[in-house]
Amino acid sequence: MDTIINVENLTKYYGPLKAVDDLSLSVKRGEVYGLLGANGAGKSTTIECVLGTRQYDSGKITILGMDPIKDRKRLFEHVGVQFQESNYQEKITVAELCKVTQSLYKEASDYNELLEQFHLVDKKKSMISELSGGQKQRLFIVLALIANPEVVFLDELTTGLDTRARRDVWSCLTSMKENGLTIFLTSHYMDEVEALCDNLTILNNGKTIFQGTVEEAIRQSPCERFEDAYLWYTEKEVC
Ligand SMILES: Nc1ncnc2c1ncn2[C@@H]1O[C@H](COP(=O)(O)OP(=O)(O)OP(=O)(O)O)[C@@H](O)[C@H]1O
Repeated sequence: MDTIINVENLTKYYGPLKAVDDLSLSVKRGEVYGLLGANGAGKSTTIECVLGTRQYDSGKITILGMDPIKDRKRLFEHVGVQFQESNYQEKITVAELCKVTQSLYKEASDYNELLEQFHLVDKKKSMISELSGGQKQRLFIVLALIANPEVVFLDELTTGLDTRARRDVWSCLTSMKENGLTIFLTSHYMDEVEALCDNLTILNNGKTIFQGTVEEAIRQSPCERFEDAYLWYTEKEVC
Protein backbone atom coordinates (compact mmCIF):
# COMPACT_ATOMS: atom_id res chain seq x y z
CA MET A 1 0.00 0.00 0.00
CA ASP A 2 1.49 3.40 -0.86
CA THR A 3 2.21 6.14 1.61
CA ILE A 4 0.10 9.27 1.18
CA ILE A 5 1.53 11.37 4.02
CA ASN A 6 4.95 11.00 5.57
CA VAL A 7 6.10 13.22 8.41
CA GLU A 8 9.59 12.82 9.85
CA ASN A 9 10.75 14.57 12.99
CA LEU A 10 8.52 17.63 12.55
CA THR A 11 9.23 20.44 14.99
CA LYS A 12 7.47 23.78 15.04
CA TYR A 13 8.03 26.66 17.45
CA TYR A 14 5.90 29.76 18.02
CA GLY A 15 8.51 31.99 19.68
CA PRO A 16 9.69 30.00 22.69
CA LEU A 17 6.68 27.60 22.58
CA LYS A 18 7.40 24.21 21.04
CA ALA A 19 3.95 23.55 19.53
CA VAL A 20 5.01 20.34 17.71
CA ASP A 21 7.91 18.36 19.11
CA ASP A 22 9.69 15.82 16.87
CA LEU A 23 6.53 14.30 15.37
CA SER A 24 6.83 11.42 12.92
CA LEU A 25 3.87 9.66 11.32
CA SER A 26 2.89 7.92 8.16
CA VAL A 27 -0.54 7.60 6.52
CA LYS A 28 -1.28 4.91 3.93
CA ARG A 29 -3.68 5.18 1.00
CA GLY A 30 -7.27 4.41 1.93
CA GLU A 31 -6.61 4.79 5.65
CA VAL A 32 -8.47 6.95 8.16
CA TYR A 33 -5.83 8.52 10.41
CA GLY A 34 -6.75 10.35 13.60
CA LEU A 35 -4.70 13.07 15.26
CA LEU A 36 -5.88 13.43 18.84
CA GLY A 37 -5.05 15.60 21.80
CA ALA A 38 -6.52 18.23 24.08
CA ASN A 39 -6.99 21.88 23.05
CA GLY A 40 -3.58 23.33 22.26
CA ALA A 41 -1.90 19.94 21.77
CA GLY A 42 -0.59 20.91 18.31
CA LYS A 43 -3.10 19.25 15.95
CA SER A 44 -4.00 22.25 13.79
CA THR A 45 -0.38 23.34 13.61
CA THR A 46 0.57 19.86 12.36
CA ILE A 47 -2.17 19.93 9.70
CA GLU A 48 -1.08 23.40 8.55
CA CYS A 49 2.53 22.21 8.21
CA VAL A 50 1.42 19.12 6.26
CA LEU A 51 -0.64 21.34 3.94
CA GLY A 52 2.23 23.74 3.42
CA THR A 53 0.31 26.70 4.83
CA ARG A 54 2.68 27.03 7.79
CA GLN A 55 6.48 27.05 7.81
CA TYR A 56 8.12 24.67 10.25
CA ASP A 57 11.48 24.71 11.96
CA SER A 58 12.79 21.24 11.23
CA GLY A 59 11.77 17.87 9.87
CA LYS A 60 10.63 16.54 6.55
CA ILE A 61 7.12 16.27 5.14
CA THR A 62 5.97 14.51 1.97
CA ILE A 63 2.34 14.41 0.89
CA LEU A 64 1.29 12.56 -2.27
CA GLY A 65 4.98 12.47 -3.07
CA MET A 66 5.18 16.28 -3.01
CA ASP A 67 6.86 18.84 -0.82
CA PRO A 68 3.95 20.77 0.73
CA ILE A 69 5.69 24.12 0.57
CA LYS A 70 7.39 23.91 -2.83
CA ASP A 71 4.47 22.10 -4.53
CA ARG A 72 1.62 23.81 -2.72
CA LYS A 73 -0.31 24.81 -5.84
CA ARG A 74 -0.16 21.39 -7.44
CA LEU A 75 -0.92 19.76 -4.10
CA PHE A 76 -4.19 21.66 -3.71
CA GLU A 77 -5.59 19.96 -6.84
CA HIS A 78 -5.44 16.64 -4.98
CA VAL A 79 -6.24 17.58 -1.40
CA GLY A 80 -9.54 18.52 0.25
CA VAL A 81 -9.65 20.69 3.35
CA GLN A 82 -12.61 21.30 5.62
CA PHE A 83 -12.27 24.99 6.39
CA GLN A 84 -14.04 26.55 9.31
CA GLU A 85 -17.00 28.89 9.02
CA SER A 86 -15.15 32.20 9.17
CA ASN A 87 -13.64 31.59 5.73
CA TYR A 88 -16.98 31.98 3.94
CA GLN A 89 -19.18 34.93 3.27
CA GLU A 90 -22.68 34.29 4.56
CA LYS A 91 -24.74 36.02 1.85
CA ILE A 92 -24.29 33.39 -0.78
CA THR A 93 -26.44 30.32 -1.33
CA VAL A 94 -25.32 26.75 -0.79
CA ALA A 95 -25.52 26.04 -4.55
CA GLU A 96 -23.55 29.19 -5.42
CA LEU A 97 -20.80 28.34 -2.94
CA CYS A 98 -20.63 24.78 -4.28
CA LYS A 99 -20.44 26.09 -7.85
CA VAL A 100 -17.65 28.55 -7.03
CA THR A 101 -15.73 25.80 -5.24
CA GLN A 102 -16.26 23.40 -8.14
CA SER A 103 -14.86 25.97 -10.59
CA LEU A 104 -11.55 26.01 -8.69
CA TYR A 105 -10.73 22.41 -9.55
CA LYS A 106 -10.02 20.61 -12.81
CA GLU A 107 -11.43 17.28 -11.71
CA ALA A 108 -14.27 18.31 -9.44
CA SER A 109 -17.03 15.93 -8.33
CA ASP A 110 -20.72 16.55 -8.94
CA TYR A 111 -21.71 18.61 -5.92
CA ASN A 112 -25.39 17.62 -6.25
CA GLU A 113 -24.46 14.05 -5.47
CA LEU A 114 -22.46 15.13 -2.43
CA LEU A 115 -25.29 17.38 -1.20
CA GLU A 116 -27.58 14.38 -1.46
CA GLN A 117 -25.19 12.13 0.44
CA PHE A 118 -24.90 14.68 3.23
CA HIS A 119 -28.66 15.41 3.31
CA LEU A 120 -28.39 19.00 2.12
CA VAL A 121 -30.22 18.90 -1.22
CA ASP A 122 -33.24 20.78 0.10
CA LYS A 123 -30.92 23.58 1.31
CA LYS A 124 -29.43 24.35 -2.11
CA LYS A 125 -31.20 27.69 -2.36
CA SER A 126 -30.62 28.68 1.29
CA MET A 127 -28.11 31.33 2.28
CA ILE A 128 -25.16 30.04 4.29
CA SER A 129 -26.33 32.35 7.09
CA GLU A 130 -29.65 30.46 7.22
CA LEU A 131 -28.10 27.06 7.89
CA SER A 132 -27.99 25.49 11.33
CA GLY A 133 -24.58 24.82 12.86
CA GLY A 134 -24.79 21.14 11.95
CA GLN A 135 -25.88 21.86 8.37
CA LYS A 136 -22.95 24.26 7.95
CA GLN A 137 -20.57 21.67 9.30
CA ARG A 138 -21.86 19.11 6.79
CA LEU A 139 -21.60 21.66 3.98
CA PHE A 140 -17.94 22.26 4.88
CA ILE A 141 -17.31 18.54 4.50
CA VAL A 142 -19.07 18.61 1.10
CA LEU A 143 -16.88 21.55 0.03
CA ALA A 144 -13.77 19.62 1.06
CA LEU A 145 -14.89 16.70 -1.10
CA ILE A 146 -15.86 18.69 -4.22
CA ALA A 147 -12.23 18.70 -5.36
CA ASN A 148 -12.52 14.92 -5.72
CA PRO A 149 -9.40 14.72 -3.57
CA GLU A 150 -7.10 11.78 -2.94
CA VAL A 151 -6.77 12.84 0.67
CA VAL A 152 -9.08 14.96 2.80
CA PHE A 153 -8.31 16.86 6.02
CA LEU A 154 -11.22 17.15 8.43
CA ASP A 155 -10.55 19.27 11.49
CA GLU A 156 -12.98 18.58 14.36
CA LEU A 157 -15.06 16.53 12.03
CA THR A 158 -18.47 16.42 13.69
CA THR A 159 -18.31 19.15 16.33
CA GLY A 160 -21.82 20.61 16.59
CA LEU A 161 -23.62 17.78 14.82
CA ASP A 162 -26.53 15.91 16.40
CA THR A 163 -26.34 12.15 16.94
CA ARG A 164 -28.13 11.25 13.70
CA ALA A 165 -26.02 13.65 11.61
CA ARG A 166 -22.80 12.31 13.13
CA ARG A 167 -23.78 8.74 12.26
CA ASP A 168 -24.67 9.83 8.71
CA VAL A 169 -21.32 11.60 8.28
CA TRP A 170 -19.50 8.50 9.57
CA SER A 171 -21.26 6.24 7.11
CA CYS A 172 -20.63 8.62 4.16
CA LEU A 173 -16.94 8.78 5.04
CA THR A 174 -16.72 5.02 5.48
CA SER A 175 -18.09 4.46 1.98
CA MET A 176 -15.70 7.07 0.55
CA LYS A 177 -12.84 5.32 2.30
CA GLU A 178 -13.95 2.06 0.69
CA ASN A 179 -13.61 3.85 -2.65
CA GLY A 180 -9.98 4.66 -1.83
CA LEU A 181 -10.20 8.10 -0.17
CA THR A 182 -7.55 8.75 2.49
CA ILE A 183 -8.85 10.70 5.48
CA PHE A 184 -6.82 12.64 8.04
CA LEU A 185 -8.99 13.88 10.87
CA THR A 186 -8.95 15.47 14.28
CA SER A 187 -11.72 14.81 16.74
CA HIS A 188 -12.50 15.31 20.39
CA TYR A 189 -15.00 12.42 20.34
CA MET A 190 -13.55 9.03 21.16
CA ASP A 191 -16.59 7.10 19.87
CA GLU A 192 -15.97 8.73 16.50
CA VAL A 193 -12.31 7.80 16.57
CA GLU A 194 -13.23 4.22 17.44
CA ALA A 195 -15.78 4.09 14.63
CA LEU A 196 -13.54 5.54 11.94
CA CYS A 197 -9.80 5.52 12.60
CA ASP A 198 -7.47 2.76 11.47
CA ASN A 199 -4.50 4.41 13.13
CA LEU A 200 -3.94 7.37 15.37
CA THR A 201 -1.46 9.61 17.13
CA ILE A 202 -2.17 11.18 20.51
CA LEU A 203 -0.35 14.46 21.14
CA ASN A 204 0.17 16.16 24.46
CA ASN A 205 1.71 19.63 24.44
CA GLY A 206 3.22 18.88 21.03
CA LYS A 207 4.77 15.57 22.14
CA THR A 208 3.71 12.21 20.75
CA ILE A 209 2.44 10.05 23.58
CA PHE A 210 0.83 7.22 21.65
CA GLN A 211 0.81 5.85 18.11
CA GLY A 212 -1.07 2.80 16.89
CA THR A 213 -4.60 1.45 16.60
CA VAL A 214 -7.51 1.91 19.00
CA GLU A 215 -7.08 -1.71 20.13
CA GLU A 216 -3.36 -1.17 20.80
CA ALA A 217 -4.15 2.01 22.74
CA ILE A 218 -6.47 0.05 25.02
CA ARG A 219 -4.10 -2.92 25.31
CA GLN A 220 -1.09 -0.78 26.23
CA SER A 221 -3.06 1.00 28.97
CA PRO A 222 -4.59 -0.36 32.16
CA CYS A 223 -8.06 0.60 30.86
CA GLU A 224 -10.82 -1.38 29.19
CA ARG A 225 -12.49 1.44 27.24
CA PHE A 226 -10.82 3.65 24.64
CA GLU A 227 -12.08 6.90 26.15
CA ASP A 228 -10.62 5.91 29.52
CA ALA A 229 -7.37 4.91 27.83
CA TYR A 230 -7.22 8.29 26.06
CA LEU A 231 -7.57 10.10 29.40
CA TRP A 232 -4.97 7.82 30.92
CA TYR A 233 -2.51 8.71 28.14
CA THR A 234 -3.23 12.42 28.19
CA GLU A 235 -3.85 13.10 31.86
CA LYS A 236 -2.58 9.93 33.55
CA GLU A 237 -6.09 9.65 34.91
CA VAL A 238 -6.72 6.37 36.75
CA CYS A 239 -9.03 4.05 34.83
N1 LIG B 1 -0.23 31.61 15.36
C1 LIG B 1 0.16 31.24 16.56
N2 LIG B 1 1.02 32.02 17.29
C2 LIG B 1 1.44 31.64 18.51
N3 LIG B 1 1.05 30.51 19.13
C3 LIG B 1 0.19 29.70 18.49
C4 LIG B 1 -0.30 30.03 17.17
N4 LIG B 1 -1.13 29.03 16.77
C5 LIG B 1 -1.16 28.14 17.78
N5 LIG B 1 -0.37 28.53 18.79
C6 LIG B 1 -0.12 27.79 20.05
O1 LIG B 1 0.44 26.53 19.70
C7 LIG B 1 -0.11 25.50 20.50
C8 LIG B 1 -0.76 24.45 19.60
O2 LIG B 1 -1.91 25.04 18.97
P1 LIG B 1 -2.82 24.25 17.94
O3 LIG B 1 -3.83 25.21 17.42
O4 LIG B 1 -1.94 23.57 16.96
O5 LIG B 1 -3.52 23.17 18.87
P2 LIG B 1 -4.75 22.20 18.59
O6 LIG B 1 -4.33 20.86 19.10
O7 LIG B 1 -5.17 22.29 17.18
O8 LIG B 1 -5.88 22.79 19.54
P3 LIG B 1 -7.51 22.80 19.41
O9 LIG B 1 -7.98 21.43 19.77
O10 LIG B 1 -7.90 23.80 20.43
O11 LIG B 1 -7.84 23.21 18.00
C9 LIG B 1 -1.08 26.16 21.47
O12 LIG B 1 -0.40 26.36 22.69
C10 LIG B 1 -1.42 27.48 20.80
O13 LIG B 1 -1.70 28.47 21.75
